[in-house]
Amino acid sequence: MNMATWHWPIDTDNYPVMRIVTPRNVELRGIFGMSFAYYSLIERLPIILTKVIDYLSREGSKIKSTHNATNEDIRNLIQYITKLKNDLVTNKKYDLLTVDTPEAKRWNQWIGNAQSPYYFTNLWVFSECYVYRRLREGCELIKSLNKFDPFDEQKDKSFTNSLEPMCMVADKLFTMLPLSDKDKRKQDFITLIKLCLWANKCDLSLSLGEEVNLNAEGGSASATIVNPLQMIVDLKDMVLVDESAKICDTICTKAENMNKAIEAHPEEPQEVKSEEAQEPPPPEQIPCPAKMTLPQVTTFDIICDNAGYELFTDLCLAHFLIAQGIVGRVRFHLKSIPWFVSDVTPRDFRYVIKSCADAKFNKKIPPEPKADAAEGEAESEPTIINSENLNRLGHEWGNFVEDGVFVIMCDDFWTSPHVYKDMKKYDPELYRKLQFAVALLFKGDLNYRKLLNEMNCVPTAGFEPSLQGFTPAPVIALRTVKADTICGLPDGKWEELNQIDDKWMETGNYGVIQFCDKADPLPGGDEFTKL
Ligand SMILES: O=P(O)(O)OC[C@@]1(O)O[C@H](CO)[C@@H](O)[C@@H]1O
Repeated sequence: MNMATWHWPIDTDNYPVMRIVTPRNVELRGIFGMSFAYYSLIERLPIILTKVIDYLSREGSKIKSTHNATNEDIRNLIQYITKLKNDLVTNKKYDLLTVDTPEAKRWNQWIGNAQSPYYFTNLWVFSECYVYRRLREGCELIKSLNKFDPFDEQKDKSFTNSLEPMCMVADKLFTMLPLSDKDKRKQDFITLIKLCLWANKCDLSLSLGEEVNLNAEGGSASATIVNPLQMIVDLKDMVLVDESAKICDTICTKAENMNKAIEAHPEEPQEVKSEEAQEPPPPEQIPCPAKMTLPQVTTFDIICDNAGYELFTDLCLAHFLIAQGIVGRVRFHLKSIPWFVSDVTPRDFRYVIKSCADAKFNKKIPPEPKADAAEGEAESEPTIINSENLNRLGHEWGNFVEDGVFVIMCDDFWTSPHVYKDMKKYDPELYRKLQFAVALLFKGDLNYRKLLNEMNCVPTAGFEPSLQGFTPAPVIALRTVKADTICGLPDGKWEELNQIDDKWMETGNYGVIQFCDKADPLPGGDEFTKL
């Protein structure tokens, strides 16, 4: 058996795999044995599935009582996931979904159209998304477990583990909310962008569900708590591309112009209700109907990634944008089903807001003893970290949701296997909705891979050309690097980093803040789109 080791064994006997890295300008697939795609499919995803099986066995009684399920229901789900895992590790052909919903039928079409519908030969992103979709189907097929989230416990725990840094950030945020002059506003905006970037280290899929906190190298937990604001300073050199200043300037100017245009056009058709939508739309489906040419309010969109601390920082940024009057509404695009372990679902969104409101945290940190303290010199005061401000934020965010200032959206496209250049083709309505945003903030590594079309770009390729025409509105990417694709690096940087550590792209220790300010014109909204 030919398994000689790279960083991991490469089994060329039993898998259609080559002992090479992903070639440049080629899509990521499990067939490249020296790529993170192969390693993820052969090692990481099976472990994630095994952990779900363990969770069902270990917490069966609790899950049964929460969901009113029977022993048989739990057994059936375990059986379903066990088969899925076996199919994955033996590189079987994808099964079609068997649930009878329009969304499942669409999946079956995509599976049917796939050139090579096998886990290792198809695009890595397709196979990964397919596994999470199948995991969901396992729950859908068992009536009592239809609402079961296999990752809820891990997500909730990771929130609780991050209480201390959240309290620190909440205290800081309250100094950023009062209206401020342009320079301070820009500095604060940049700080929040960087907080949001580094929060993307807290990803339970990379850590295989193990506890993560901010301090950890490569994602595992460690005992000392780092102040996230200090972390921004300490990790300055780990940001490989930093377009945060341009992002602030462009968004503030564009939003200001949009605000003026909206004020100047009170007669413009407001969000025209579609025929059937006489009732107020449910919060998850705020439409931008076909006839609408101007948004009702200037809107900023966040395409969220992970729940817990990462979502908390997204909410902080959103709150800042509202409080500074930059935009009047923030739309949060979430996943409608459990996804890549820690991605935010509507349940997680509500959980984080409520848990911020209810958190109880209090800690007194004694001052460091000064080595050179003069005799009789008064000791410095202890530092108090508590959850008072975090609680206030939780309450305010709850009100924002109720008042429609924060809007939850859950389009199925986000849990489809498609890359973003294909959004126009597969979900033109979502593309159109995104066009109404002043900018779109894409969080995290999976979004980044989909933005770059799951392509191993030339690392020096520009961000805008790498998007290959996906420009519904200006695109911001905040991503800690956890997969082997990247663009926009200065000449020689990729080679330099590879010399230092040839696994640097799999650790989440480096980050990028990238921006493309190009945007398609809104149909019929010329005046507005020239802004
Ligand atoms: O999107 P996120 O949470 O930043 O990262 C998702 C992730 O953990 O999943 C993929 C592998 O499964 C990698 O691309 C990446 O490491």
